[in-house]
Amino acid sequence: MVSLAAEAVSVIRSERLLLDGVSFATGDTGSIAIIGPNGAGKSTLLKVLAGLEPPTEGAVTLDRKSLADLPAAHRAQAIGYVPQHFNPHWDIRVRDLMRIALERARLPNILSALDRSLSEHDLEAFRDRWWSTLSGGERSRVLLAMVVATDPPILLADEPSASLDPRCRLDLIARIANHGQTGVCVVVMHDIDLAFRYFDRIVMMNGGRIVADGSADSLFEPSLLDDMFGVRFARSQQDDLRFISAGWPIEGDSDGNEKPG
Ligand SMILES: Nc1ncnc2c1ncn2[C@@H]1O[C@H](COP(=O)(O)OP(=O)(O)OP(=O)(O)O)[C@@H](O)[C@H]1O
Repeated sequence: MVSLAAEAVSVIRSERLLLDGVSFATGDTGSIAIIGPNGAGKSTLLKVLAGLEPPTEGAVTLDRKSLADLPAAHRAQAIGYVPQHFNPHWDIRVRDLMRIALERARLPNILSALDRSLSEHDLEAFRDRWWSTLSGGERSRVLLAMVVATDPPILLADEPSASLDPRCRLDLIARIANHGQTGVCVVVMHDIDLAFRYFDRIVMMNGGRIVADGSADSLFEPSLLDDMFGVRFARSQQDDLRFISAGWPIEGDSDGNEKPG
């Protein structure tokens, strides 16, 4: 079991403060959704946790060892990262893309791991397809299959369901959240409904900071979430299932007082 932590991390790029003293730690297991408005710093935090963006201040540790000092293969085995966008510079077949990812993590039995992952994700038909010929949703599914093929204890995913139809979105998010039973998953997402339905823990970000971090149950109530997005969410709960959907924008006057809808 491994755990990942950011300790007082700040990121400055082009004189802009993207992350402002963020501290965050996973446990050994658990599903974590990072939510927040556009530009809040969610993707930046995920890239910092993946070791792809060096922090300007603070540190990222994997099992209390500095991530920056770990060999690349060790990092690739421990942390799987599903990017928001992936554009290879030249066209490549799905099987070759997955093979490269598996080789990078230096896993044995690459071909059987590749076939097992394609089969588990119902993607056998895409094995020999060229990346350029896949739809947006198919690319998202292949990217996830590629990353989990290495069986990383920590799975980081940046808006993995953005281009998926409703059925594929449910399948993919449930599959990722399920990773939190045996390992850790940290997912940046705008699907607030799925975040509260499938994830144990919600991290809310705004303005480069974590403004709330707690169980999905504890953050389901209105004040913080509605104020952060400027949206009145409609909520209901059936047994242990939480349903939430964006209702209508909160219209305020120039002093920020809400007008009755
Ligand atoms: N290299 C950079 N230089 C300057 N500003 C940057 C750089 N990278 C990101 N930003 C800015 O930092 C802020 C945070 O970006 P980030 O992608 O982390 O936000 P996000 O919460 O993931 O947003 P979204 O929900 O829109 O994807 C944004 O305002 C973005 O424009």
